[in-house]
Amino acid sequence: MPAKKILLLNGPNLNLLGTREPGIYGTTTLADIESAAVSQAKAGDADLQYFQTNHEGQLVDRIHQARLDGVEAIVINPAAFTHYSVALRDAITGVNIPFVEVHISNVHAREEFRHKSFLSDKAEAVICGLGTFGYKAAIEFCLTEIKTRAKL
Ligand SMILES: O=C(O)[C@]1(O)C=C(c2cccc(Sc3ccccc3)c2)[C@@H](O)[C@H](O)C1
Repeated sequence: MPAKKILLLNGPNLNLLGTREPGIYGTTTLADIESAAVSQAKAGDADLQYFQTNHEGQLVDRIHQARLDGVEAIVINPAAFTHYSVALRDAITGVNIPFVEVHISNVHAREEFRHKSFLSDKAEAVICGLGTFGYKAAIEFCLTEIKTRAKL
């Protein structure tokens, strides 16, 4: 049975996690999140790859590659791209891979412009305000969804 494949994507500025604005984004670094995600996926018999970029086109290209790689689920924190990127919406809906949208902060309790997402209506689930635990919850959800689909 081929291993289940999950892709973890993080958008712009998330490479700075843990270094600034700990009151909003906590002190956990992106490397910590990625390492924990790999371990969590492995425990669920899945392979998890991760990618972070500050460039919209690179994120679009990585999503295209996910289709070619046979990725079965995507966990994505689009960061600022959430609020304006039609290109990202078109890419992630175009590859037809189920995805979970994660935000560390509760975007609905922040500035008005952060309340709009160009992805949420297409997501299997949206998790926000749980801090970095949101990534763990999203990965657990994906593991369960992949197993459920495999039984159909
Ligand atoms: O809460 C999130 O995870 C979010 O997706 C993440 C965001 C985010 C991600 C990284 C950095 C920053 S702002 C920042 C810049 C430099 C250092 C620390 C924070 C915002 C926001 O753009 C989004 O509106 C919300």
